[in-house]
Amino acid sequence: MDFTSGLNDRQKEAVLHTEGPLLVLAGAGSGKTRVLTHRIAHLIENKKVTPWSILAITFTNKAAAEMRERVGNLVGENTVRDMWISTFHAMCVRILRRNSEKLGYGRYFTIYDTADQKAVIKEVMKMLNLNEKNYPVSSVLGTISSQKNQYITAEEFSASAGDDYKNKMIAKIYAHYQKKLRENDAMDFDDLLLNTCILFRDHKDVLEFYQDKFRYILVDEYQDTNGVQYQLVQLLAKKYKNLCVVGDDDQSIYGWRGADISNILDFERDFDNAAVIRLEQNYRSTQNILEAANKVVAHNQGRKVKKLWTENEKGERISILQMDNEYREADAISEIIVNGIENGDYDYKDYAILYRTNAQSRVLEEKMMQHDIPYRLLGGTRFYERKEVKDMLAYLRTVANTKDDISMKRIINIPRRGIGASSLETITRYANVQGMDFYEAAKLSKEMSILGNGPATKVLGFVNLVEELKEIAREDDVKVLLENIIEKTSYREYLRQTEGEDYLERIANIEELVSKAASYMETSEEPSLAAFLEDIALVADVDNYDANSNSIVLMTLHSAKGLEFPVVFIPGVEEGLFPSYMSMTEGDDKVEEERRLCYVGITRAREKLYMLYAQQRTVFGRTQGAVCSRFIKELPIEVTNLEALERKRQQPSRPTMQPISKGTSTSGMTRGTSGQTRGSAADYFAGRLSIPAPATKTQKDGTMRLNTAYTNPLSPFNRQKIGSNKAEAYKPNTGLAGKKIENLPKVEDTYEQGDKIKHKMFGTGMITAVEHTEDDVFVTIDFDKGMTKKLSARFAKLQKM
Ligand SMILES: Nc1ncnc2c1ncn2[C@@H]1O[C@H](COP(=O)(O)OP(=O)(O)OP(=O)(O)O)[C@@H](O)[C@H]1O
Ligand SMILES: [Mg+2]
Repeated sequence: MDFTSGLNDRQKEAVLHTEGPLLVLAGAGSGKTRVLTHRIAHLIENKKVTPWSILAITFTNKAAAEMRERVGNLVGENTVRDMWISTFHAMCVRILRRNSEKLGYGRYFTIYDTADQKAVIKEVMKMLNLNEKNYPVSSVLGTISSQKNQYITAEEFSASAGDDYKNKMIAKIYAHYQKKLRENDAMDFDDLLLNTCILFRDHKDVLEFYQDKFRYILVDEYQDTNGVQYQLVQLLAKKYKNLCVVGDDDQSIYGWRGADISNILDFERDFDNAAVIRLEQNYRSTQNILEAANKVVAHNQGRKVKKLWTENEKGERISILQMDNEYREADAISEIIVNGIENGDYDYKDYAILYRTNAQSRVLEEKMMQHDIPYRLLGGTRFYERKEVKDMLAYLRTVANTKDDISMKRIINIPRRGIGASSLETITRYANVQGMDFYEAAKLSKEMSILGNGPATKVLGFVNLVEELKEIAREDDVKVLLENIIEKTSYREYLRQTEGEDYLERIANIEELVSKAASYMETSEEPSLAAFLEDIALVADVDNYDANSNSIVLMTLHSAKGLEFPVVFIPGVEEGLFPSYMSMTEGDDKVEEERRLCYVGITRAREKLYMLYAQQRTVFGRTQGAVCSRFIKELPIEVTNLEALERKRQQPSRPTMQPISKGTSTSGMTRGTSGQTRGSAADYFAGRLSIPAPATKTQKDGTMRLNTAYTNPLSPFNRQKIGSNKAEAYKPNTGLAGKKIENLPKVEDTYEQGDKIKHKMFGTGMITAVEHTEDDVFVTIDFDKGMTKKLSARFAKLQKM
């Protein structure tokens, strides 16, 4: 079979070059990931390589699932089953599960997430008498993590710290932290990689086994590998050297997490006979979008200059929209989406809003709800980080591994069993002195008179519960176990008593976890409690992304790597936000990383791109003036809407109608999108016009009109319509500008507590509270699906039943 049809010559070359080291270095959307997929198919079908000897590494589980599916389509599902297509972390867990005993860990070691890590650090600092003020927990964790990512142990870190007192102390915390993890039979995320490296270093037979197994290794997004990941690849590929890595140095965006851009730049040095293939044709984006991306990233120094061109249409211009504040910004986005849907141009799932920080999502979410736009939010408080879900997981982990005292201590008093902090400390001390686990000591608390009679009875009550649950775990599956935990602890009742009004939502979350366990039991080949917990531990936020559901998606720019969408919005393109204030104070290479992030963002868009900035934004509760980001100013003016606006400015008497050349489709080759630059957006912003860009909308006939729904009310074009030339104080929930102000939906119905209502997205429910404001009514509703929401009657389009 020919797996190269439909590929260009360079791509074909990359697919066919199967023996020896190969680097595919190419810009965004040039088909790197596609090459990997076809290469795997070619290896199996034409080179008769057994699927068992192929290892493909992706950046997220989501990307792994996608690759699995694509390869499956090419070579059949059965074949793909034996292949390792996974993230670094998932690969390491798989290796460690079989070999952890060689490192002194149990087979069922627990994987700690950030919250667990913090709990351990806090315990260690307490023990060392260190103050959180001087040693903030997250910064200590950050330092430890970055050492681990560079393959530096606690002892090495201590040795390298020299006279630096603070680092010496952090090295000490690091050492105790590792000791504690070991005692708990737990590893954090970085340990998964680090310990696999150590396993390979100290157990040559194990390394050789995997070297022989993985004769063909492929790595996507190689530019974002860190030191330890680099080591792993080097070690595994050392024997056969059939290693294909693909990446783009312009998309290296995880420097802050230890990724090292030089890994990709040094590939030719690491493997002296390495072949290098460059792909230059972009298949994803319009010419305008590609031109914008190329020009922005060209401002970075010391990069490998790449040519990237496309045969795609010129496409629409990039819209730069200036808004008053973040609420208006979110309104503008909503408005554009609603228009696109109403005109039948796009589906909800075609839209993505990509922002710099998770904190930006709240306002966006609020507005999407108001405008009835179905959305999915990735990141933020993740499902598995919610309190109630973590409680349930802590129970499961306790049952799976009674050495894990972080989990055990989390739930020993949830729901309240009257076990006090001093009892816990006494047991801990006894356990330390006797060199036993916390749980073993707890079991003995009465027998050995560790505690008084009363407290000991309470602790034994808990021990009995754990033993009972362990018995169930032996006999039954995870779902049954989970249901038993919820029943036996009366956890629902506990939530009802302690969680106030959103307890229904929390119950819905634990029920969601039960459903997750049920579907796990159905789909997993070898279901077990340990494997279930492992699955969950490895789920990163992007992994809940389901491209099939018809809703828009909100996520950070970082998590959008590798993905593509017809329409992309990037809000908050302001100095201090994007590039971040931190990067601006830390120097040029940090700003360059932000610029690469901007390049990643722009190149996610296939057809349309909107970049927005606000003149005012509230950050950490403080409202500040904001200015347009340098990244917008670096755009070539002719690919943006600014050029047309500039022309409009010169004819202020006819501001509303202006012909604009719609993207002329070019047939045949349009090599090099560089074209002739008439100037950059920076010229535009350089003071010639102090009030920039009211938003515009290109109509079907190619003319452009001001879309008053999301223009800047301060703009001279719009003052009359708004009826005021002063900046109005922002009022929540009246955030629609322009014409929409007059047409705000009315609150016709009077709502009362106890009314039954229906909502388009959330279904039916009952009103539990009503709150009147000047121009709206807010109703709190318990929906029959289990969640509780407070909605604006004006916007939520509630239907009384
Ligand atoms: N030869 C080709 N013909 C048609 N479409 C292609 C070709 N190669 C790639 N594509 C399409 O172009 C888009 C981008 O491809 P892909 O995601 O593999 O690029 P990439 O280089 O991995 O991008 P990124 O750098 O963003 O990860 C995809 O929709 C892919 O299907
Ligand atoms: Mg890719």
